[in-house]
Amino acid sequence: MSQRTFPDGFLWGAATAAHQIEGSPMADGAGPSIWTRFAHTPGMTLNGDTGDVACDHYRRWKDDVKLMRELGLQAYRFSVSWSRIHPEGTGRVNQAGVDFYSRLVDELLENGIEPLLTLYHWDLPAALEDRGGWLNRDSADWFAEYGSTMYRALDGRVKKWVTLNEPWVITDGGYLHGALAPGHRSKYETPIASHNLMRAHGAAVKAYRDIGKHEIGLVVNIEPKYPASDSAEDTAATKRAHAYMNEQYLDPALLGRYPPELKEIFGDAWPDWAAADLELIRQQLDFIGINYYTRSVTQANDSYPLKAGAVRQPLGTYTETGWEVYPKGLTDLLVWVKERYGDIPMYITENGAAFFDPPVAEGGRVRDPLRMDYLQKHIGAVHDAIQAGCDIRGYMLWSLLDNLEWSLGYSKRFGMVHVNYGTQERTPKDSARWYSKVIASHGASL
Ligand SMILES: OC[C@@H]1[C@@H](O)[C@H](O)[C@@H](O)c2nc(CNc3ccccc3)cn21
Repeated sequence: MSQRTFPDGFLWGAATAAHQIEGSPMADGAGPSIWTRFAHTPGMTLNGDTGDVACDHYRRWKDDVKLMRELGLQAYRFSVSWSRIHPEGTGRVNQAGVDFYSRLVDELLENGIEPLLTLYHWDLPAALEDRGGWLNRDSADWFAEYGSTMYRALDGRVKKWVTLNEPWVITDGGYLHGALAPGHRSKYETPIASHNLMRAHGAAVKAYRDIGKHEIGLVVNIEPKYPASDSAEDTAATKRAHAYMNEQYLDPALLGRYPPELKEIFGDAWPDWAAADLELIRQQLDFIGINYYTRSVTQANDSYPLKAGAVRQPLGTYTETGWEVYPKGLTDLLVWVKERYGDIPMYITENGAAFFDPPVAEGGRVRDPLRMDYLQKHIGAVHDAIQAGCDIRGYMLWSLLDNLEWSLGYSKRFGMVHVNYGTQERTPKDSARWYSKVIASHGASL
C-alpha cells in the first residue's frame, strides 16, 4: 500500500463516555441518572453490572490524561454527566460537578490534548425522567439550559462541542426495544422521544450561537444498508432500514425534513410534526460526527415495526458484539453523507471493536491483533473517503479504555488500554502502541 497522507490538522484521538468510565455517580452532590437507576434494577444489565465504579475515572482522571499524553493522543472525546451539573436536571447548579470537568479540560490542554465535549451520552438525570424525560416537550428547554451552563463554564477552553450522541440508539434502545435506559417498549413513544431529542439538539445549538464562539455538531451512528437480494421486498426493506437509521436524524438536522419512510414504518404512531419544530431542529452545524462500527446486509422480515433486518454473512468476520467487520462500508457511508448533505466537515467520532482479548501477559503485554487489523483497515477506509473528496477532520478511536458496555456490563472490551477492574490497573494493548505510531507518523505508518 502506498504511503497514506492525511490532511494537515487531521486530529487523532480516542473517545469515552461519562457513565462508562467515571464511576462515583453520586459523588460531590451529583444526582442519579437513568442509567444509575436502570443498572440497579434487577435483570437490566448482564450480571447486574453497574457504573458505580466502572474505570474509577472520576478519581483517576489525572493519571488517565497522563496515559493519553504517553500514547500521543492529540484529542480526547468525552461526555459530561448532566446530573453532576444539574442534580435535579434543571435549576440549581452543582459547582463541584462543573469543577470536575473544568479540571479535566485544563489537564487535557496542559498536555496538548484537544477536548471534544459531548453534552449528552445517554445519562439523563433521573429527576427529568420523572417529569416525562424525552417524552416531555419541555426537554428541549431543559437541555438548552444544561448546555448553556456548560458553554458559559468551558467555551473558552472547549472548542468542539457535541449536543447528542446517537439519537437513534437512545430511542431504538431506550424507547422501542427497551434494552437501554429508560427501558421503554413503545412504538408510540419512540417517534416522540426522537423528535424531542432533535428539538433539544436544535435548542442547544441555538443557545450555543448566543454564548459560544467555537464549533458545535451532532453525532450519529449510521451504517450502510446493502440489500440481501435484488427482490422488491429486500429492496424496500433496505430503503426502510436506511431511512430509519441513516436519514432519520441527519435529514431533519441538515435538510429540515423527515424521510417519508418513517410514516410507513410507524404508521399511526407517526405524528404530523409542526413546521416550527423542524425549523428549530435545523440549525447550522459546524460538523457532523460519524460513529461507525459495521454494515448491514438487509432483508425483509417480520420484525416490528421496521420489517427489515440484517443477514449474517457466511464468509464474514464478526466482532464480540456480533458486528461484521466491513471497512469499505465506512468509505461508502462517508461518500453518501457528502453526496446527500454536501461538504459538511466530518469527524469519525467513534470507531472500534470488541474482540476476545487475552489476559495481561508477563511483562505487561496484551496481544490484540484482531483489533489492530480492524483499526488499520478502518483508518484506511477513512483515507479512501478523504481521497474521494470527503472533508474528514479527525478520527476518535472507540475506546481509550475498556469500559462499561451498557446493558452488556463489563463483558465486552473495546479499549485500546486494558483495565483490570479489580485493581484498576491500566495496561496499553498492542493496538495502543500501534496507534501511537500511526499518530506520530500522521497516518503514514498505517
Ligand atoms: O458499543 C460500543 C459503543 C458504545 O460503548 C458507545 O457508548 C456508543 O456510543 C456506541 N454506539 C455504537 C453504535 N452502535 C450500536 C448499535 C446498537 C446498540 C448500541 C450501539 C457503538 N457504541
